[in-house]
Amino acid sequence: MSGEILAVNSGSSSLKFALFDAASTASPMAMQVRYRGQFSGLGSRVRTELQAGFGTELNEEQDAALYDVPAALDHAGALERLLQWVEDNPALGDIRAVGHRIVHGGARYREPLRLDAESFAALEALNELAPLHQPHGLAPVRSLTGLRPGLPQYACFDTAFHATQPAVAQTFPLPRRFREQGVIRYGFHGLSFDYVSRALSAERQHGQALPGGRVVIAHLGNGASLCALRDGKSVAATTGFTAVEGLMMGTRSGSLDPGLVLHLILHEGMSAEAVQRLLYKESGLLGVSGISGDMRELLASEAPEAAEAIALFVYRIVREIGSLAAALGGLDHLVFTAGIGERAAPIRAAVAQGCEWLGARLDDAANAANALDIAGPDSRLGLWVIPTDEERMIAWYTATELARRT
Ligand SMILES: Nc1ncnc2c1ncn2[C@@H]1O[C@H](COP(=O)(O)OP(=O)(O)O)[C@@H](O)[C@H]1O
Ligand SMILES: CC(=O)OP(=O)(O)O
Ligand SMILES: [Mg+2]
Repeated sequence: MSGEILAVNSGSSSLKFALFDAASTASPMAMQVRYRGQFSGLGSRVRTELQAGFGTELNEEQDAALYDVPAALDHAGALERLLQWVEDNPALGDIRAVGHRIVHGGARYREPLRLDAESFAALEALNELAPLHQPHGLAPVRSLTGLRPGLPQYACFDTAFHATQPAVAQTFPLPRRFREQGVIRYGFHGLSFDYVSRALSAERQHGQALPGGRVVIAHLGNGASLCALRDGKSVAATTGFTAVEGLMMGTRSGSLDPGLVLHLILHEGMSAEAVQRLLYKESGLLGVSGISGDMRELLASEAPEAAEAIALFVYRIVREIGSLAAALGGLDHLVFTAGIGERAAPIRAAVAQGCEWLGARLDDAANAANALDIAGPDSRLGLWVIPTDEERMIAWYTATELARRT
């Protein structure tokens, strides 16, 4: 199939995108990437970043034109700009279909899905379950539908990868009717875990890696979560019904005592909206440090509050790795991914130190270099840094669905 797949990864304040050759669908790893970039700071002060053009014939001026954007831009605006720019540059090829990362598929949607009015409305009804993500993921779908009604658009769900979890890992200890209504632990960052798990298995096939199929992947970005995998399939995750559960994140609290939430509402007089803002936007690294939710800034800071926030971030990760190792009955490999996991060597070092009881021994030089294999020769635990590629999974699922229908 000729043409390009545009993969759109809408985050809470960023839109990452990539163009892939629609013909190269043998496996996700075989998909040929043509262009990648990113808009960040959406909704406040937009920054843009060209990651790379791969074999495309654009000059600097053509590249720069994409990022000549107004300072205030939202997700839909960024996508409109992107679409216009692709169409202005024939060297990039024709877009055959657009694949979107949609964070929550709810009880109804797991598999990649061609979007239409009905499914769009059903997904919009889930906005409150992922208030930092779902509306931002859907806004570009709506604007594209208006601009290019004939262009096929697909949704790829963050929740899909976790469908393999056993019931015991998905169930809340609530009355049965809740489960029947779809109140379960869905789990998120699934496109990232899906990619990293495949990349790990490819590496282990041609390396001298330690054996064993019990893996924890630590996706540490603005949002952060852990996934426990057995033989490449998700068996448990730290995120739950929503992506506020689990680890401490950039601005999200992670797991709390539910009694505390009740206390805030019943005794502190906070409105539900104020609690939502507190838990999603004012907590985590930002709330504890009082400085920033951005790990780079905290690592660069000498304030004791920054160190305290980092220590709590690491402590929560180490405790949850212990919990997932228990669920797996042991641990063979620990993989770090996403912004912090891929680039923050001091955080990986602290987490690895907290996992010495599991046999972790870091190779300090490899860790400092963000190398792929960061386990020391005496490590009983495989330790890895694998850059995630959610866009690749979105493109592959989209191309596969498109090929099935044509
Ligand atoms: N070199 C680095 N050192 C430490 N942290 C980094 C580095 N580069 C990026 N990060 C952190 O990664 C996080 C963003 O990760 P990312 O995966 O891009 O998040 P998202 O996709 O959720 O927007 C931020 O906390 C940022 O500070
Ligand atoms: C679901 C989620 O937390 O996503 P992100 O890390 O992109 O914010
Ligand atoms: Mg992300």
